[in-house]
Amino acid sequence: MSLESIKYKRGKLEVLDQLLLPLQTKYVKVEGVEDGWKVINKMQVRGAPAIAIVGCLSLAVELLKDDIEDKKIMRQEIEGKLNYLVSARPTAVNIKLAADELINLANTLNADENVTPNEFKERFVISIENMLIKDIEDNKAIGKFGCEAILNNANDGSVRILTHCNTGSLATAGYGTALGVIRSLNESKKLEHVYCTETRPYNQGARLTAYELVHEKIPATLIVDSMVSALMYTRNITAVVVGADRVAANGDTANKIGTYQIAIVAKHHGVPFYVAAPLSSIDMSLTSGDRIKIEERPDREMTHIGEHRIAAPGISCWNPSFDVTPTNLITGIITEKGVFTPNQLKDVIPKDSAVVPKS
Ligand SMILES: CSC[C@@H](O)[C@@H](O)C(=O)COP(=O)(O)O
Repeated sequence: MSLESIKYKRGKLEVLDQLLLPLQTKYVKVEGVEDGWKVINKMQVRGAPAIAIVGCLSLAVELLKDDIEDKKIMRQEIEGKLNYLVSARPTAVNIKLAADELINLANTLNADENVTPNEFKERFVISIENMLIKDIEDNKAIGKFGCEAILNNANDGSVRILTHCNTGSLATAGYGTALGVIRSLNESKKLEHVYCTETRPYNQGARLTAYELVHEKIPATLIVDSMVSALMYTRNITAVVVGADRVAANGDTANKIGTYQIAIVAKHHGVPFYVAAPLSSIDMSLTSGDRIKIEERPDREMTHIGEHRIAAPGISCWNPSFDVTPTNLITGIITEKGVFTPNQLKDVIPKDSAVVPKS
């Protein structure tokens, strides 16, 4: 059975504390929006799709507890709380797009005189709950399209894939995006091997992706981030597949720090470089990646591993959590609607790309 990072039953939300993995498996209760903001900000839950889903579900939990009888007040509360949740981490766009759609929905339900306060709440909460199902469906489609694209371009029958950060069940509602593609390749028996980077400084690769790969019995090897060039030189890598936190309209892609340098190395070695992401990671309001806000995290994530200091006391640090891979280094963007070149995005992002399923 695949790992479950988000446990939700009407009004009850728990997230797997990813700070403790792989050594401890402990779920944290999320009782409302304040808890939702904290688990996202502290990175107990992380990964662009999971951040959006947990943030919105924390609002659903809170609404189900409230006994607000006035639709106008409910609408106001919803807007304020969603904007607050978006502020927990700035780079991933999924939560922002989900919040915008939910605010639109709240406006519509508020304006419709035939909708009672109870119906307002019920329809609003159901929309949020459906995000869990939609995310898994989208990820399975991403897995299938990515698997086909990689196999179509592979010269031999089996493939060797490099991935970065964690994009699996832990970063989504389930199955994963880039890791979903790897899962799908493995299911098709065409995956010879996957290599995952450690992903310093937060070690999502060593702690989380490695954990998922071992759990799923997928043939895998962990490498340190600085081994990527040597790996490409010696191991005949078929393709790189990574996730995304925000893709600009021209295809520039913000993803975990280190992604950009992997894309450069891939270009040098002629290895196709794919971004696997749902349409809800694509921000058509930004013409290029220059305007993507890059989160900077505390020095402690670099200077310490757990409680143990590894860096010289007194040294100053720079800790951007993401970088932007320019569009010209990207072979294809694997979405739930198919695989597109960056310059096809503007024709692809449809009116039906709802992050939040229609109520
Ligand atoms: C499907 S997850 C895609 C991205 O969110 C992932 O690659 C990533 O960069 C996660 O960063 P994180 O800082 O762990 O939230």
